Amino acid sequence: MNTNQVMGSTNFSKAIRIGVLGFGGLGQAAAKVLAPKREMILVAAADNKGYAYATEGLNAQDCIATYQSQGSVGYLEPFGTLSNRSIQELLESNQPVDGYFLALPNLPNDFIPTVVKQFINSGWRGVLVDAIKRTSAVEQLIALKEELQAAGITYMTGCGATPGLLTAAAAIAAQSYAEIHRVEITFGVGIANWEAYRATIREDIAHMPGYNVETARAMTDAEVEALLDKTNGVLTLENMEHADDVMLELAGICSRDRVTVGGVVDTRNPKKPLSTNVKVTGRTFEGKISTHTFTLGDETSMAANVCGPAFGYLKAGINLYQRGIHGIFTAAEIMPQFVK
Ligand SMILES: NC(=O)c1ccc[n+]([C@@H]2O[C@H](COP(=O)([O-])OP(=O)(O)OC[C@H]3O[C@@H](n4cnc5c(N)ncnc54)[C@H](O)[C@@H]3O)[C@@H](O)[C@H]2O)c1
Repeated sequence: MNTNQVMGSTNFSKAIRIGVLGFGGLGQAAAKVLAPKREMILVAAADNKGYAYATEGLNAQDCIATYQSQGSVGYLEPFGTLSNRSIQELLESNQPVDGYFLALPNLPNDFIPTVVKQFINSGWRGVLVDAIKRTSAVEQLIALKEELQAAGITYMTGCGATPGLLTAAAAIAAQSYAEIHRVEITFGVGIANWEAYRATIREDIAHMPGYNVETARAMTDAEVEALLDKTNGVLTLENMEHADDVMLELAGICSRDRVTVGGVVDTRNPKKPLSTNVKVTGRTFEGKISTHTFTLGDETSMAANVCGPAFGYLKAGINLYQRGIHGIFTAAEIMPQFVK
């Protein structure tokens, strides 16, 4: 694949080969998002019990059906392998993959940085993209910048919905202002049942008063259900530790204390409990104080708002990679590209 094929989005002679790590709610949605694309092809998928690889592409529906009926894509015939070190084995298999979407739980809070170190040590080169959420997790990844550069990996972090799409929207909205006073992100998520997005819900619980990443991770399914029973399935989250703050600070837009993130997650109704939006308030060069608001359509799901940007950023990352630019970039400093 040469640079022109990657940059001129119309004339790919070869699709970008994609691996999806983690095949839960977001991983399966990612496979469905990719299925109709021409510029990207799903060649690898991994979960905590196995992985599947097919050079010519995996069928998303087959992978999903296998995962849902047997608990792992490792059972997929004839492409699957069962393993409790699936990511490491996939890397050791040396199968060609151009970019990976890390749709993994970040439980504990250094899990994804640990996986990234496996990539660095493996000698694999290409593009990695995550939809990680916590400030402290993004900071751990940023600390790997030089190692990523030396390894020839282009890493795109915070590239889901928030952080991700909304952080990028805030970066664009900021352009009208001479000074940014406030960035307020409010998200509404509606899902039919919490089991479809176990890691997302556990990580959300970790933001509630009295909980942290470790206590939420240690909760049994019955304890999660008991908590959700008490709240009628609704989680209300305020002043979350969300990496939108460090990403906007690193992009030079405003200091992190001006960024707030909160939201409402309904785990028993796919209808969004409120419209997801980001409000960017600032002062223009004329001295006017104004607020831009970017609101997502209520019909777009969390999965659509995470997986679309993740692959758009992966495509932007491929562009950087092909130009020899490695290291780590955030959703606030690079804009995603549209994947056809
Ligand atoms: N940035 C955003 O806007 C945003 C929004 C939603 C979710 N997320 C993040 O996406 C991530 C995934 O969430 P989800 O709800 O889809 O998770 P999930 O619980 O539904 O699925 C997790 C998957 O990871 C696999 N897995 C776990 N440990 C593994 C290991 N060691 N090796 C290989 N696979 C492993 C599991 O088998 C499972 O398939 C979470 O970290 C969540 O915070 C981000």
